[in-house]
Amino acid sequence: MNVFPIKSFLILEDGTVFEGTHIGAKKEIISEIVFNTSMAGYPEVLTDPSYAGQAVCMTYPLIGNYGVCRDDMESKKPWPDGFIVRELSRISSNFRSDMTIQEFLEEYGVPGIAGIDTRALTKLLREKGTMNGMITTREDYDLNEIIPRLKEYTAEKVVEKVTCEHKYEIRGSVSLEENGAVSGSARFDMEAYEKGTHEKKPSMVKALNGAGKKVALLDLGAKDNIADALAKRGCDVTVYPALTTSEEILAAAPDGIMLSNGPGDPKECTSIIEEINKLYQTNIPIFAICLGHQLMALATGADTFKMKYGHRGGNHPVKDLQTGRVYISSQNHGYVVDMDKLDPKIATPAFINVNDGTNEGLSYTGKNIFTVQFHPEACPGPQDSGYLFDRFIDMMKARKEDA
Ligand SMILES: NC(=O)CC[C@H](N)C(=O)O
Repeated sequence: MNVFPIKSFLILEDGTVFEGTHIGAKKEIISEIVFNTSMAGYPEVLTDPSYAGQAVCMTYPLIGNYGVCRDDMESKKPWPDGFIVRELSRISSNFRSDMTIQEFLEEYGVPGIAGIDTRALTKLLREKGTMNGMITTREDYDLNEIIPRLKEYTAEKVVEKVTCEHKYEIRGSVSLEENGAVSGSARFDMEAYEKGTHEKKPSMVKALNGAGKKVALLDLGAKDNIADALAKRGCDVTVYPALTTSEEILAAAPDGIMLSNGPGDPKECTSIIEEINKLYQTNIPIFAICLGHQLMALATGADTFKMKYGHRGGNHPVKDLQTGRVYISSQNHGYVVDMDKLDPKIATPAFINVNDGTNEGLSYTGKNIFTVQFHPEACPGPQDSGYLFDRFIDMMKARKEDA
C-alpha cells in the first residue's frame, strides 16, 4: 500500500469519471466493467477464469480483510483486467493468509482503483447496462480520445487464453487413514501413491459414490473446484484443453463428460460448439456449467443473448422446476439462454432465476444431459446445489447398469 496515495480514475464509456486511489499493479487498462455482490470470496472471484476480459467491482465495501490464501485460488492466477473496490484492507487478519490483497494484485500484475463510490457505480451499471471502462492514473486523460476507444473495445478469444495448455489428470480421492475414514482430499497425491507410500484401499474407495467413474472435463476456463468436486466424490477426472476434438475425448471412453464455465460471449466459440454437437449425438451423460451450458444450448439449435448487467454474486435464488425447491446459488454470467426459442423436443427449462425469471438450467429430452447456468461448485458462495454432482454421478451409474 502506498504511503502517499496515487490518484486513479475509472472512466466509463458514457463519460462518467470516478476518482479514487490507485491499487495493485501500475498499469492502465480498458475492460468491460461488471459488478459482483458477494460479501466474501474475493480470492475465488479474482481467480475465476470467467472474468477474463472484464474488470470487477466488488459491491461489498471492505475487501481484503482476510488476505489471500493460495489454497483458495480457483486457477493458477487472477484473470480480471482490473479490480474496483470501495476500501482495500491494509492488513490481512487471518492465520491462513499468505499475503495481502495488495501484494496479490501486484504479484500478478492486476491494476485497480479503491476509494470510489461503488454503490453509485453499481446503480449506474444496473440502469444503463454493463459498460466498458478504463482504469488509469493519468491525470491529463483526454475523454475525446478515450471514449471512442472504450466504445469499440471487445475482448476476443478469451476461452483460448484461459484454457489449459495440455490435458492433465486429477485422480479421485481416497482416504489414506488407517481408521477407514474417508477424508476426501480432492487432489490425490499421485507421487506418493506410485512410490507405494500410500495404498488405495478398495473398501474405502467404495465409500465414495463416484469411485471408478472416468470423467472428461472440457476446460473452457474451469474453476478448480469443478474437478475437485468430482474427484472428492471419487471420480477420476481428465481435463482437456478447450480446443480438443470430440474424437479425442470419445477415444478415451469416459463414463461422463463435463463442460466447464468460461469467459466471453458463447457465440464466439464456433469450433467448440461444433465439437459439443458431436458429443450431444452420443449417449454419454453430460453435465455442463455456465459457459458449458450456453454452448450445449447453442450446439443444439437454441439461442443466447447478452443480459443488461448479468448475475454475479453469491445470493441468486434459483428454482428447480422438477421439485419446486429454491436454492441459493453462486453466479457469474453476462449471457443467458433464450427460453422463448427453446424447442421442447430438444430441451426444456430445469431451473429458473427467481429474481428475474431467466433460464438457469436445461434438461435435454431423451438424453442423459442436464446443464446449469449457475455454479454448483460454489467457491465462492453457497454450496446448496453441490448435489448436482451426485445427480451426474447417478446418471453415469444408471447408464453403466443399463449397458
Ligand atoms: N461463468 C461463466 O461460465 C460465464 C459464461 C459467459 N462467459 C457469460 O458471461 O455468460
